Amino acid sequence: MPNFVVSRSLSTELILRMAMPLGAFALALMLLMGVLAEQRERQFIGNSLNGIAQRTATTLDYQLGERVQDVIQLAWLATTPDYFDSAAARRLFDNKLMRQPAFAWIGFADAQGLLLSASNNQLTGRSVTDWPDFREARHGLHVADLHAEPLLDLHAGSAAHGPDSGRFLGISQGILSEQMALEGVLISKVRWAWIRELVDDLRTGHDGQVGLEIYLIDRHGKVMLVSRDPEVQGSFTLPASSGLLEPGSPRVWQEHAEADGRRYLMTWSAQPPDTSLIGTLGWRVIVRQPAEIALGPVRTLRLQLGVAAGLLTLGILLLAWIQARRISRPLARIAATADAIAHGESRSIPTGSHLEEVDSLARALQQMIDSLLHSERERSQLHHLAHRDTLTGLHNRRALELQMETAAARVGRSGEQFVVFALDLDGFKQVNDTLGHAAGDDLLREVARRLLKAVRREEMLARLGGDEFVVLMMSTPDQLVSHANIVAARILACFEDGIRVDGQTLQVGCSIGAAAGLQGELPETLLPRADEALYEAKRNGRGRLAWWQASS
Ligand SMILES: Nc1nc2c(ncn2[C@@H]2O[C@H](COP(=O)(O)OP(=O)(O)OP(=O)(O)O)[C@@H](O)[C@H]2O)c(=O)[nH]1
Repeated sequence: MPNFVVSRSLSTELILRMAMPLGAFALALMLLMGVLAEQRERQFIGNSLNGIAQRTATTLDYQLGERVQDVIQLAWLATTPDYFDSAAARRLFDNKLMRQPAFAWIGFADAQGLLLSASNNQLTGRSVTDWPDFREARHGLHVADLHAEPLLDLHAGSAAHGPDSGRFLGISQGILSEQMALEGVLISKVRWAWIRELVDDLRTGHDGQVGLEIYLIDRHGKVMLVSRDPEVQGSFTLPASSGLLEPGSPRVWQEHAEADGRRYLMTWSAQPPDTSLIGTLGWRVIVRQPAEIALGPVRTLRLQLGVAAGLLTLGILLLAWIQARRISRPLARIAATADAIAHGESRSIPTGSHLEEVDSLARALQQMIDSLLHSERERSQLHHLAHRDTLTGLHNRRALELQMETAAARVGRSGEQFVVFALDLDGFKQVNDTLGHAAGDDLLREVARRLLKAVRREEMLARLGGDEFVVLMMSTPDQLVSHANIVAARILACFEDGIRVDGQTLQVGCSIGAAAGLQGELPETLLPRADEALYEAKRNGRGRLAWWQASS
């Protein structure tokens, strides 16, 4: 049966040696690529969140700037000091409120702080000297940060009743005469709800940005406005030591854990320049998104890389297995063929593996087998020559001696006994003398053939030389003589009808001397006794069997 153990272990060895380092290298590479890709992906996500913060800040700055321009343009309309103390001014303010929903109220106060005219006639005739909008704007433009103004009973839509009700920004512009004397102050109140709408629009305008939250922070780090999905829960605290609001902070985003355990990706707008409006106000915009949502693409990337790494490893294993099989298979075939040859089959070691070393091995093995077979044939021929009689092909004297030794050992174990026949032809010399040596040889060969038929397979027939033959046989003590007599009778019968040589039938006989051994007697001691009995058979008339007698 072919033995594939070597090739199997070779396959495993090859797979281990090829796949392991390659697999480890590929995995390390994938890991490195994964880390780099993840870093880039995080950077991309953080930057895109930061873009939202930047856009929010820029938009707020732009929109507030526009409202400032509105107020300045209104102030420029005051061609005469009396202009704002007129129905025309009131219509102008009402009209502005209608066209620009950012404004909740617009009014004009004279240099003493008395409101001469106002949109919807609200608060007309009241003094606003205690309003910062009035006080701070006496020398030019003033923007008042978020503040409450309970005096204003507004009807600016539903937002006015919400959390932003009564909360405003103030934009006011002092109006000076040519002599730089204060003639009055144009005051406007911008609805905080309008700011919220702007921020909400910016937040919801980003497709796919689920869970986005935008925070507006004032110059003191206080949260002024929270824009997020009403269903979203979660606390918000400004990161204390992040340098979040520090000017020139190099970081624009970070992962941040809230006290409630929720993790967020948080980013903030760059510090606005003091020349900008929200820079003057010191506003900052913070945008955050739950980390599990924001970093979703990172998780997907990790999963994809994991699957890719798995597939790559499998691919490497498969390739290694194919290569290992390609190398080990021809070796297994060589081993199987060598095994078959060892069990006697006539086969050739297979070549053609396309692997130079394996084919060299196959050729070398074939040469070795050829050489061994050649030596074996020679040895066998030599053995044949040494143990066979060249004329008849029967065992020779040397083979008989060896057989006797082997038989002696066997008899010792089985309890059998020997009989040795010494055979000598009668009248052979005359054949030689009359017909020649070659005819004598022919006769000897024919005699040998007949004797072989007369003895059984387990009985050994040998030619000692000339016309002398020996038969060695074994049997149990009680059957020894009777068996020997039967064999002797068959031998003598071979000569009864004469032997045909050279077209002539020759009358040649055979005399047999037989010696039977006792228990433990070796056959070599029996051969001289058989010779003695042969002599007796010749003396008593030839063509017969004579048993050795102790007294003979
Ligand atoms: N043709 C041939 N003759 C051989 C060979 N070896 C021996 N002889 C001859 O065989 C003869 C044997 O002699 P014997 O046994 O005395 O002859 P025989 O006529 O059988 O005499 P008895 O045994 O007394 O009957 C001799 O003449 C040998 O020369 C051989 O290989 N071939």
